[in-house]
Amino acid sequence: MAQEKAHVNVVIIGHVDSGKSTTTGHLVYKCGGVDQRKLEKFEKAAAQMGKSSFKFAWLLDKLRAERERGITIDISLLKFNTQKYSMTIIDAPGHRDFIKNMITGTSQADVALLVVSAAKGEYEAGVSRSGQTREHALLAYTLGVKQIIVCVNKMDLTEPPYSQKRFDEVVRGVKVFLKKIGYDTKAVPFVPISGWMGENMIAPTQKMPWYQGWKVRLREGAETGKTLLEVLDSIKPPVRTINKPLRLPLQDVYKIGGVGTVPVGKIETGVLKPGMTLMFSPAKLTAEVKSIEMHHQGLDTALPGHNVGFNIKNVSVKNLRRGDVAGNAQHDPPSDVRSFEAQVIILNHPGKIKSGYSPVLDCHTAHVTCRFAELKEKLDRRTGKKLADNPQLLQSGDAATVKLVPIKPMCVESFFTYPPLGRFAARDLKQTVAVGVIKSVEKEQGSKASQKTQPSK
Ligand SMILES: Nc1nc2c(ncn2[C@@H]2O[C@H](COP(=O)(O)OP(=O)(O)OP(=O)(O)O)[C@@H](O)[C@H]2O)c(=O)[nH]1
Repeated sequence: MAQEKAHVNVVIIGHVDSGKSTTTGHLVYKCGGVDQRKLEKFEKAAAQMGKSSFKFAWLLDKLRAERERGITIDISLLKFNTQKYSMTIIDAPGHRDFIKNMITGTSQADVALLVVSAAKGEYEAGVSRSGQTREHALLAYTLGVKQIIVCVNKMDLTEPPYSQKRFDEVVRGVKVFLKKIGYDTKAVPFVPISGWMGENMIAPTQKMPWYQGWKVRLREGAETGKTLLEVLDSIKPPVRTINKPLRLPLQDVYKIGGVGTVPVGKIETGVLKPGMTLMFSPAKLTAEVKSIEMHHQGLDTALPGHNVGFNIKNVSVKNLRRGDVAGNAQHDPPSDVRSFEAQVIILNHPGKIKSGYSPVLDCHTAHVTCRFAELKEKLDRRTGKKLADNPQLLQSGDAATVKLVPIKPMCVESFFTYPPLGRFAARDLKQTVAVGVIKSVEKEQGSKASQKTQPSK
């Protein structure tokens, strides 16, 4: 049997209308796991609705809707294969969803695919102050997605079509801001494509002969001359966190007749097996795993990235909830935290933030109000260098180190030890006011232990 391909999650980012759906629709269509019958059905329906000209974007919207309707967690519809990898697309329909998706739920992205339109006026709008290109790239970087590929799309709409001059101009502009954000632009591939015409996506382009020698001319920029598919195939394989202790944030907890309590969630690190004793935090409960299921099939071993349901003994569904974290009771079990220190970037806040400010944090599957207990340092947003101690105020655009205190028990980890449990979005006024990564945690257990050493009255 052929060896199973390594699995990679790709997040698609870019300004509105840059061609994200068209480009990814094309990849799924040509290299996807979607079966032929389903594709034919969609094509027929699209033609009947007079939307065949929007085929790829339309296809992706339909697939997304199908996925959202699904009751089991099944994202297989948004998959495609390169020679080496099986890729799942994490597609971000709206700006707000993007930030949330990046932080919670389905979102451990290994690679970001930034789609930039080269069409006249569109590139300029996308990278302007109000455009989303910079902010998406900054968020991807802040949240730990260090591999990025830039697609310069709509090359058929440049003047003249497929213009190298325009491509070079876009590449130079994008490089400047990717560098400022922190990306190593020498390692960032830039690929000219037309997602709509299918140019340079799967097969080498005839329309842009200059692209073959492009690397030599610009002296910088990796992996050029390759099609988008080849570039995706040549990414560095993601490091899987299989050797770390288990962390499984719960999405939901069900009570199933004849079976019992079934928590459901995605394994972020480590391995889950039947017979293991789990510790749940902050519930502070232990329980043995009886069986594990994924896509309605029993599993002997569940690995990072797997979305599983598992049956546990002797725990009532009332005692567990979304946001709790399961770990191995014998191997660095999870525990709730008394406080934690994080580096935050304030994105949108109309006024000034002082200590005491208490937004809701979305961290893995948990939503808990946390107090900015102490503003410790103001930082340079790009370099991370300290600018001042104990700032009085923070406002949009500022970066800072902050001590946060959850108002009810919560389990988080430092980004360094368990990345998916160490980043968050802070929400207030119905928008994302800040994003952050956790530098260190003060565990509840630790502080209890130290309390014991104090003299009691
Ligand atoms: N000519 C041309 N048009 C394109 C190309 N790629 C996308 N388009 C068109 O640009 C428009 C926007 O494309 P979408 O794929 O929906 O863009 P998107 O980035 O997914 O848009 P949002 O989901 O709204 O952010 C559609 O009308 C597409 O047909 C391209 O390579 N060439």
